[in-house]
Amino acid sequence: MTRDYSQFMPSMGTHNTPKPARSALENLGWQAFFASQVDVEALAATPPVRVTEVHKSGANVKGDGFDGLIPPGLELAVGDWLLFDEALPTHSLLLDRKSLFKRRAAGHAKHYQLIAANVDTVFVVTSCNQDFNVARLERFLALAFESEVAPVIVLTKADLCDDTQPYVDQAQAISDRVPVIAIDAKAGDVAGALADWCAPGQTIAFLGTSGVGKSTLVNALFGAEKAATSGIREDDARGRHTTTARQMHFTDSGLAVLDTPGMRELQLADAEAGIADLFADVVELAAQCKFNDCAHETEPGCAVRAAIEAGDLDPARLERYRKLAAEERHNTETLAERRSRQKDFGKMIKTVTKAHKGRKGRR
Ligand SMILES: Nc1nc2c(ncn2[C@@H]2O[C@H](COP(=O)(O)OP(=O)(O)OP(=O)(O)O)[C@@H](O)[C@H]2O)c(=O)[nH]1
Ligand SMILES: [Zn+2]
Repeated sequence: MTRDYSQFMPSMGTHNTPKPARSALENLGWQAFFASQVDVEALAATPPVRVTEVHKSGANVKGDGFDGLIPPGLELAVGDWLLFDEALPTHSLLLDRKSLFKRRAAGHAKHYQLIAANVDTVFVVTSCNQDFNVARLERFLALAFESEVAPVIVLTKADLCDDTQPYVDQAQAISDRVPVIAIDAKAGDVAGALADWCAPGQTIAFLGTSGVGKSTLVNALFGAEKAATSGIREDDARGRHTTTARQMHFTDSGLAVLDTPGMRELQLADAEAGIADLFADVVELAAQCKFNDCAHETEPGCAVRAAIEAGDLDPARLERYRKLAAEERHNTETLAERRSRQKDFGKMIKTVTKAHKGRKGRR
């Protein structure tokens, strides 16, 4: 019998093998998705850096033992990964994004304001009280799906509610792709409850209306790192706390937490795909309707109405889907209309100018 001595040698034993230390890059959120875009030579010549802050005078980036600034010129979002060109920082190469929260810049045809990139999970937060609203949750979830970020619903203030189950049930019924968690954000084990999505190297963000407990959750995740979190918010002159810049903060364990004011101003436009993802069941049914343009009202061969009659689809869900899709169309079209109005105005100016020049020429 050959005796295996390895168990007596901690460094060789299979049980006691210490996990390889996480690299500085991994602690900044570097993942296989980004690594697969870079070859070894590029990695050595232009080290990867992550955009941790975006402001008017440029972007702060962090890499392995590196903290730098990129002057304005590149269109960057907090969370972006770049291959940093030390000689010409604005020539740094942007790596493909895993996900992107963006919103249309007002009045611009195809110009987007980039809010946050490469977020892995977004916690859609609401509380177990009058703030709870399925339609509002669906709005945030559609935005998450559109941005290709995995959403998780967090129901806070569980401690102020006699029975959280009805809230959990309603939230759970929205989509089987979205986990639901009820918690006391103030005194509960927040890190434990959110652990599945908060492993080192992950990037998270929060969505939700004011007062539902987003900062409370963030503070709980930072735990003992109180000093670090106090930098997240600053009191303005009136004593209200306000979020300062578009920033990303890291816990000691290597969890990246996004704190960007833009997350509050996300609007539901250009989110058709996100809505279709969220309401995949309704979309699938609609595809089975006899008529392509079925309004699911009185048409014969309507699979949607049939599902409602069979008790397989909640008519309230169909109604919310319609409203959300209409809101999205409205927002998207309104901007498109504004665009064509601007074009018409531009054309008018050109015509007037031409006519004017023509007149001058004739003189
Ligand atoms: N009892 C209880 N109070 C909570 C809970 N979550 C948040 N609160 C309280 O609710 C209030 C608002 O919480 P915040 O964390 O500031 O909410 P927010 O979503 O960050 O709000 P904005 O900064 O306005 O977006 C604070 O007084 C919190 O202490 C909870 O689970 N239980
Ligand atoms: Zn139909």
